[in-house]
Amino acid sequence: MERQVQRLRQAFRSGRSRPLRFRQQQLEALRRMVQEREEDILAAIAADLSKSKLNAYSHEVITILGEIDFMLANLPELASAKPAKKNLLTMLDEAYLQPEPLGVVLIIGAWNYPFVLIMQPLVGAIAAGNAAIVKPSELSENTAKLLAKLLPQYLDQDLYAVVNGGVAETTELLKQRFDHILYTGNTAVGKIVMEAAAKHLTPVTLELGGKSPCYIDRDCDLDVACRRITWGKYMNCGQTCIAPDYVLCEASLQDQIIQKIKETVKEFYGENIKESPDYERIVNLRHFKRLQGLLEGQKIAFGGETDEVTRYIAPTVLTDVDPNSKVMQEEIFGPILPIVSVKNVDEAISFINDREKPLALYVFSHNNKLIKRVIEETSSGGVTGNDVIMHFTVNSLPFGGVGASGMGAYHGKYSFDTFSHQRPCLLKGLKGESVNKLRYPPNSQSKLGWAKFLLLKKFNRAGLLTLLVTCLAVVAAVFIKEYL
Ligand SMILES: NC(=O)c1ccc[n+]([C@@H]2O[C@H](COP(=O)([O-])OP(=O)(O)OC[C@H]3O[C@@H](n4cnc5c(N)ncnc54)[C@H](O)[C@@H]3O)[C@@H](O)[C@H]2O)c1
Ligand SMILES: CCCCCCCCCCCCCCCC=O
Repeated sequence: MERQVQRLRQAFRSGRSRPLRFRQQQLEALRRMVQEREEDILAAIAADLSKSKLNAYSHEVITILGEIDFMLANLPELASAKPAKKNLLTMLDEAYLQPEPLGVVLIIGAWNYPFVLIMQPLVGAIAAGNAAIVKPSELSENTAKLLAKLLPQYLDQDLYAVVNGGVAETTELLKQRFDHILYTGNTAVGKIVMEAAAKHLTPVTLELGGKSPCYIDRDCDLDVACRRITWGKYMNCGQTCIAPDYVLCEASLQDQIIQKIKETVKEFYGENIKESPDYERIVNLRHFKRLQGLLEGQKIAFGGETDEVTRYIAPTVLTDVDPNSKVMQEEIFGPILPIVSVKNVDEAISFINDREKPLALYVFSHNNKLIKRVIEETSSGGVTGNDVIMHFTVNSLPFGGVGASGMGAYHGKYSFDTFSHQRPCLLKGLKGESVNKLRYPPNSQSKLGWAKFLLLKKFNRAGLLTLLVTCLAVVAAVFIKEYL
């Protein structure tokens, strides 16, 4: 492991990953990989998550092609130096922010969207000019193996590497020194990653999970709300980090919501859900049993059927759920939707604020003011109003958590920034010592007066004009003294 990181570091130090043309070539190669090996990619995702190839494409491949296209279209602008505002002391100098790559970065992915969660950060890391090691989840082993086979065929092998394995391999990997780690997965392991990173003072982006609430207001089109919630909750069999975890609503809405979700489930997956190509399975037996445990003692409004052999759990809704029950204590990450009744929006807001900050928050209402109020009075990684999941798809919005749901963010420009250091640069000439004398010892009351004027003074319009004239006079004086 140590040698592998060393090899990447050497390649990074050679400077090869920095030129824009090189980054573009690597991103183009990545796009070629996705296009040429589409069938293999879809087959691997399908095998890992019992997913149809159509869904594998729309849940994962589309996102990556979009992300690569975005980076290729915007790379010159993203990587360019951005001029910075100057003060009166530096007005003749050049001040700018120069994005620079961080070095060798580590990307650890989770199993539930095994292609996206490795590839999307990798696109950002390459675009920003880094070397990268990716560590796919061992739980999605088909995608993990395929990535280990394909990436070296398309990317520069000295700069980009895949490490496969489980806890032992990841633990070993985390002993190495990286310049950034982006980890996606559960909160407990997030803490392990952060602790390991701290030993090297390595910054981290932690893409974690949590219980994302979904408040449905009385003033709402319930048909539309329930259709959208059904889509986002049961997609990938509920194994989506930003799936609506539970519904909060007034008790009087509960029966209608149950009925409408039930009808939508039938509309989406047919009479025999097990036969539907659009309904996935639970990733492994451990998670299957965990989810079965969450059903115990609950009032099942519909669904609840399970089959251990195929790890099938039906789309399920629970009613009158006690906020203290187990299903409300941990992220569900499966096709189980508890409905918890609250008296009104105030109680919904308190309910959300009494818990850890979630990764996503959803509010459904005709009343925009109510939506804005819920946003204003709560906190979450991201928000979608009157829909679910969709903020993930907007790559001009940063994607990430807050508090217990994570730190840092990525997607689009934010991926580029996550894997870059915005280096502040101030370039001065070697002339102008007459002004610089103001800051050299010995200090004096008059020098301090000038320093206050140049660095602290705020100007109104008239003041600005006076200042402009003064500045011109100073510049002229300096010019005459230094250059003539
Ligand atoms: N915020 C996001 O973008 C996002 C996306 C997907 C999943 N998630 C969250 O991830 C969780 C589900 O993922 P998971 O954790 O089950 O995935 P997982 O089991 O695939 O683990 C994630 C990664 O951590 C590694 N890992 C596991 N144990 C480790 C250890 N002891 N030390 C070091 N590394 C270790 C795994 O090898 C894997 O690469 C949910 O909470 C979900 O909400 C978040
Ligand atoms: C024709 C259908 C287009 C559908 C576009 C919607 C895509 C949603 C992708 C959702 C991916 C969510 C990944 C979340 C990562 C966390 O688990």
